[in-house]
Amino acid sequence: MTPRHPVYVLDGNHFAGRIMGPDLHCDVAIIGAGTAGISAERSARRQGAQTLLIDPHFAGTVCARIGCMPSKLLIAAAQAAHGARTAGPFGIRGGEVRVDGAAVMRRVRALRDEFVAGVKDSFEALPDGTTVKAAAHFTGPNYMTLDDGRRLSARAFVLATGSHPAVPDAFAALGDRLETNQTIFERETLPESLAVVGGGPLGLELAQAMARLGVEVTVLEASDRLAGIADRQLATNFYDRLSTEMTIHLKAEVTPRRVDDGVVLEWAGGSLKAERVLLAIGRPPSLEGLHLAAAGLTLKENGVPDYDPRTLRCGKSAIFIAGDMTGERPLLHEASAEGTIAGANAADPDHTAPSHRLVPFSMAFTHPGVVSIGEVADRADARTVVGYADFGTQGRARVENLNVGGALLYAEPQTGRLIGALLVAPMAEHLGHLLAWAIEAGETAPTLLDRPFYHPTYEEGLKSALRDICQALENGVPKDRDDWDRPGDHSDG
Ligand SMILES: Cc1cc2nc3c(=O)[nH]c(=O)nc-3n(C[C@H](O)[C@H](O)[C@H](O)COP(=O)(O)OP(=O)(O)OC[C@H]3O[C@@H](n4cnc5c(N)ncnc54)[C@H](O)[C@@H]3O)c2cc1C
Ligand SMILES: NC(=O)c1ccc[n+]([C@@H]2O[C@H](COP(=O)([O-])OP(=O)(O)OC[C@H]3O[C@@H](n4cnc5c(N)ncnc54)[C@H](O)[C@@H]3O)[C@@H](O)[C@H]2O)c1
Repeated sequence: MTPRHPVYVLDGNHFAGRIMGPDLHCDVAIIGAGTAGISAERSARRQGAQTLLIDPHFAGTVCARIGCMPSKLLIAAAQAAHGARTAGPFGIRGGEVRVDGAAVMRRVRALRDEFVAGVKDSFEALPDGTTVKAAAHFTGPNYMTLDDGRRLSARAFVLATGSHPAVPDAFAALGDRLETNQTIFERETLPESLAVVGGGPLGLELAQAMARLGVEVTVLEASDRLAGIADRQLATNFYDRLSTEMTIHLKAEVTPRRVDDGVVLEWAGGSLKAERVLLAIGRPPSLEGLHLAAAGLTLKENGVPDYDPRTLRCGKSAIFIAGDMTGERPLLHEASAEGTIAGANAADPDHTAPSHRLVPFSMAFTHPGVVSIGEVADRADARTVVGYADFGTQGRARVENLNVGGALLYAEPQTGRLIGALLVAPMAEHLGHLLAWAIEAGETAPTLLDRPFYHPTYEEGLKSALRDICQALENGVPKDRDDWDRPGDHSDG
């Protein structure tokens, strides 16, 4: 007979498992088995909590399935095609580059499936009874009900339901002519033409990849710049470079219309027809169906519970929040960090401790890459000291024929301590890591200039920005540091 209440099995003094009754109870219930939820479960369990991880699908994380990984796989294929096509300046003459779209998509899905399988294996490896396949909604501050009718009570909850693509009705009406990140990686082959609506990281990464794979791509961005780049000159550099590979319209708010053989998009001053549309205008937090009001939480205007970013706790409740659901830092490393903090605090909600939050660090894996770290602004408006390194003329970038863009470093006027960096540059993902780590470590421009810089490297390019900052400080460039231009580097100095 199924017990009316959960029965706990004890092994000595330790909890060893449970026999499920119609209702469920645990110390920490984690709602959503994505990156943030998986981290939260692991973190709470590490603190000795008995956990339940609840998700209606357990399909694998957004990152592995329809996010970071398949998008980078598509970009990798595009890079291979681009490299073969652009070898001419090095004196390399290849034949015509032909892209086998079906083979490209097969590789994307094959490796994607391996990444997803890895996530699913991690669910299998959890202690018995930890995963519960269901959607959950609140019926009170300490209670949820599952869509299979079971009731769930917990001492604390971690909400980690992620985000989803924004799809206004006019775009939904395009039916199967509309692509989002949820559908595009399932395509058997590549379209002839693609209109990408939204010039943020998601839209641009996929737009450039598609263009390099031979798709005729047009990007339509509502604002006056791509990827929200805070500095106007870098935004223009980026726009100019990307415009050599695809058509881009800024300040274009489009109205879509389905026609027999595609989609027509119209905006003030223009129109176009494309085979398909990729919509990438943002990913709002997934809150639907959670009945957050029943949990007694104070909700912000966007419907997300008010929470403390250092504890991830919602008000004074025993409810914590993590990942894209917060609507604040929708990135993989933040989802993982937030899940860990939220899980640890949920394990002992009476003694929550504030955690250090990492410097904001985001990037777009375009070429050139775009990186934003910490406090950034247009160089004309910055209230900090600003140093600039030009990668349009930098030696190593010229060697590789990747010379474009630049790096802005922002520092405290008194000390030269770095507080921000903005890059539109080759190898931006690697330079960005160096700078993010330097900022986290509290490095100043003079101390960084005192580090070894190998020649000829991209890192060396940052020296001119560091010197700019030193020159604005009282003591100038340290007198025992060299100040010379490297061979082939017209910008350094
Ligand atoms: C195309 C694309 C490319 C990206 N590229 C990068 C990148 O290169 N680098 C980077 O850092 N970030 C990238 N991101 C962002 C990154 O993928 C997300 O920040 C991260 O995956 C968010 O993790 P999460 O745990 O918050 O959400 P998810 O992984 O989406 O997990 C949410 C889970 O909640 C479940 N759920 C929803 N509702 C309920 C409910 N009512 N009850 C129970 N469970 C529920 C869902 O089924 C899902 O499993 C990309 C995103 C996209 C879309
Ligand atoms: N490399 C990465 O880390 C990476 C890559 C892809 C996605 N992501 C994450 O996924 C999330 C979603 O990405 P995203 O690029 O969709 O969102 P986003 O909010 O970053 O960018 C959306 C863009 O669409 C524009 N826009 C909004 N409404 C529009 C409209 N009606 N018409 C035309 N343009 C419009 C916005 O001005 C903005 O430039 C991001 O928050 C990002 O953190 C990260």
